[in-house]
Amino acid sequence: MRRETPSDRRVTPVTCAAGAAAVTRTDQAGRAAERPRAERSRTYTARVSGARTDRPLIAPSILSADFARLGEEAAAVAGPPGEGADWLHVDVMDAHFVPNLTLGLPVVQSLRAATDIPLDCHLMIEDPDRWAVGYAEAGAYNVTVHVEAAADPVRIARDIRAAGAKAGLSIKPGTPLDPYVEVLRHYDTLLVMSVEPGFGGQSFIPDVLDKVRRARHLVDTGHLTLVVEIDGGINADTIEAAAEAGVDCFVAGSAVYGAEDPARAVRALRERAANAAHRAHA
Ligand SMILES: O=C(CO)[C@H](O)[C@H](O)COP(=O)(O)O
Repeated sequence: MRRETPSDRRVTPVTCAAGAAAVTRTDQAGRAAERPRAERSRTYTARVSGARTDRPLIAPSILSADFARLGEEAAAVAGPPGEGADWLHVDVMDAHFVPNLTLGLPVVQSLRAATDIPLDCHLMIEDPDRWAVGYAEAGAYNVTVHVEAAADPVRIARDIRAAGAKAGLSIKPGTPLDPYVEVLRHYDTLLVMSVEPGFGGQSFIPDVLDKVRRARHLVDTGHLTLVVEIDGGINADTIEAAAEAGVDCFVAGSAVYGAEDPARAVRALRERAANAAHRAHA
């Protein structure tokens, strides 16, 4: 049976505007849980090397989680490395770049203190040139900005990496890939949006798989070194086509947090993706 998830409801969602109280909790929790970022993420990041990840990565999107219980929702998918989710996808929306408002730095800081799972922060915001480094400094493993919003994407990538995180570039469904191939040389991940960014629970747009195939080719032929990630409408019906096209990392919101057992949903999605990738590349 499918749980209704907050992102399904087209209303203004919970924001991070809890103000000073949230920041205070973050600071206390952050100090208590302080450990080097490299140590926290080592078991996860070791898998991402070379032209392909050594297995499909699954990144549940907390857009579909219960925002009142984010720590528990992270724990529900984390599991032991190798079994649980690989990354936790954190949807940062500003009600300007996209017509939705979600969370910001204080929530990322709190999540960083609450879980070891690498945080994959997807900034659906205007002026990422100003904000991206803050997410890296808050402990994100990967910080993704939209090419449609970035004034100087090469500089953003350099700054994110200098702050100790991986740098990701995202493209909306209608944005072509080829004009950004040179820019992508500066990035570690490419996030191909397979829905219009803004809400969970939308239908997968299959046309974007042409861009995935193109990116896969560029990586496999050594022109780029990237994790190819996809976001939007990924579920049991769509993940196989994405895996066959060459996706390494699959973001799934409602398919994970809408399931009765989110951890089992993660395992089932990974198994489908692995089988499809194996068939496609056998
Ligand atoms: O970035 C997003 C929307 O902009 C979400 O990550 C994405 O939509 C995940 O939700 P679902 O898997 O339900 O489509």
